[in-house]
Amino acid sequence: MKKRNYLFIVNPEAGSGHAQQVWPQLRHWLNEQQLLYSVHFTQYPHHEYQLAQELAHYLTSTTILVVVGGDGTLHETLNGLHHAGVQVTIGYIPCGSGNDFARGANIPADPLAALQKITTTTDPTTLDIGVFYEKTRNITAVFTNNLGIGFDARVVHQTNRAPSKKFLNKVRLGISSYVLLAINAFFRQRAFQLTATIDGKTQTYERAFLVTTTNHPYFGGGVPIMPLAKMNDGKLDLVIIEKKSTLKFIWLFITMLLPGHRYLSFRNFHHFQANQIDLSTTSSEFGQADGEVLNSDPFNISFTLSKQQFLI
Ligand SMILES: Nc1ncnc2c1ncn2[C@@H]1O[C@H](COP(=O)(O)OP(=O)(O)OP(=O)(O)O)[C@@H](O)[C@H]1O
Repeated sequence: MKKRNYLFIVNPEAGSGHAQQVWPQLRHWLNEQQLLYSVHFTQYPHHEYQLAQELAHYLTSTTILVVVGGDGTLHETLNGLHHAGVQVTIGYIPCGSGNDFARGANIPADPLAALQKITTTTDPTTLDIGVFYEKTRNITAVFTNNLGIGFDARVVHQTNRAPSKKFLNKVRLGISSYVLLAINAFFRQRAFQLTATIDGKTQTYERAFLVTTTNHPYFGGGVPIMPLAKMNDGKLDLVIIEKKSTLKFIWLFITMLLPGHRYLSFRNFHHFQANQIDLSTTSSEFGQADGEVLNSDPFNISFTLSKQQFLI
């Protein structure tokens, strides 16, 4: 194996400072192993997008770009590379609060174990990543986890805006603030009309509430929205949950948190696997991609798949 050159992008704020805390441990191990590396710390939100674009000029065949942060840091980095038009093998060390990508890709939750795996694995694994084109705003971007429209996206908007999030995370009460915000979002979100064209077949849902195009089973920090989704099957999974009554929706959501995946057979739960998905809404809805906020206009969005190599 040729000597690798590891380029690290570290978001010190990820996981409410977790990435900053673990970096010295990772650095110690890199030095001990005498590995060749350089490190770039993000300094402000979305800086990793810009860093990835700048670093794109310095990538060689022996470079591994290692992202240390949460799902948002990985999302922004991959989009920076995508928009720069470059391909590089990625390593990912989960240090966020949700870490759904790591869960979906079976990456160790322990940052040092994840680093050891990256540096000792010889052959990269090719995984699917989602690509979306939002026609109203003329945006093309990639996502590793999911793109949500409706309820889950409203929760993300409210969570990211909440001034208390960081403090509550620090005192380990983040989960309670999350639950309160989710309840608040639930009562504010209205059912909306969604038109979905799935591999050429069009259908309209009058009472869509949560619409997620996903690449792997998890969203929202470990909730198995689609346990059948696989990151290497060359397909995207689309989940549409309709809200026909408040009680039915709440019951479905509760069964999502319980073993057995009973919700998969509920009548207000729709699941599709496809290569090409088009979605449109007539109303302005909240959107999120990998936990990063999208504007809340009516959606007119197309999805396809791309591939990315990871050391996992
Ligand atoms: N130095 C920084 N200061 C503040 N925010 C930053 C900084 N660097 C990056 N960010 C932003 O922090 C946001 C959150 O990062 P990320 O999603 O990785 O962590 P998280 O929210 O703790 O984890 P997860 O998404 O897994 O729950 C991203 O939008 C990212 O652009």
